[in-house]
Amino acid sequence: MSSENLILIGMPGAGKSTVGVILAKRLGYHFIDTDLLIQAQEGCRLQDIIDRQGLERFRQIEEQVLLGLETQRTVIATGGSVIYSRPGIEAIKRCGRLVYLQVGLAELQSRISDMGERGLVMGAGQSFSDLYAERTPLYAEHADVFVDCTGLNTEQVAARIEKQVLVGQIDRWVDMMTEKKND
Ligand SMILES: Nc1ncnc2c1ncn2[C@@H]1O[C@H](COP(=O)(O)OP(=O)(O)OP(=O)(O)O)[C@@H](O)[C@H]1O
Ligand SMILES: O=C(O)C1=C[C@@H](O)[C@@H](O)[C@H](O)C1
Ligand SMILES: [Mg+2]
Repeated sequence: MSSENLILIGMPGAGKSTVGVILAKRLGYHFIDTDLLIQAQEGCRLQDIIDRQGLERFRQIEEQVLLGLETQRTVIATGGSVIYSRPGIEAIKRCGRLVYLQVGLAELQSRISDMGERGLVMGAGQSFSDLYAERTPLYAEHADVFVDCTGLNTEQVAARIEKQVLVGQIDRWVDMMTEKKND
């Protein structure tokens, strides 16, 4: 495994925080969760920031935290809303590989029981399935690695990420060597 960071992206409930820490242990990497960085910086829960200061301010704070990331050999669990910030996405792309945890809508809904307390960046009148439809193409646009998590437990998802990242690295190395040979 190289020294670059692995950044987990995907819908709320996809398992970025839960799987992230398991993956970090498997790889011997550090682990950070940008949601926890925001909470530590602001001294309150995400939902409190949204309730008191609004969605727009929450997004600004999240973007600023993404722009300030300086880590190596780290699994980074992001919030599901990072996808809305172009500068934020560019910043995390510079940090490492974006790993998209793909989970179907029904499975996500069954996992999320605390929708009103989770601090979701959701417009008034928007349903969770609207959010799913809006965001799915955005995650896919920016992902380097796509991980189908259907039917897998957290340990199995972590193992699948590790394998796919490794295969991706070998593929990139082979491409590089082939290009060199053809020069
Ligand atoms: N592969 C899995 N199988 C079953 N349950 C899972 C799986 N991954 C995560 N969960 C459960 O789903 C819930 C949400 O997981 P988690 O908080 O890690 O999601 P998240 O992607 O970090 O969401 P958010 O964007 O809101 O931070 C947790 O209760 C977790 O235990
Ligand atoms: O997907 C979302 O809209 C969010 C998910 C959380 O992890 C937090 O990042 C935040 O509360 C927004
Ligand atoms: Mg999380």
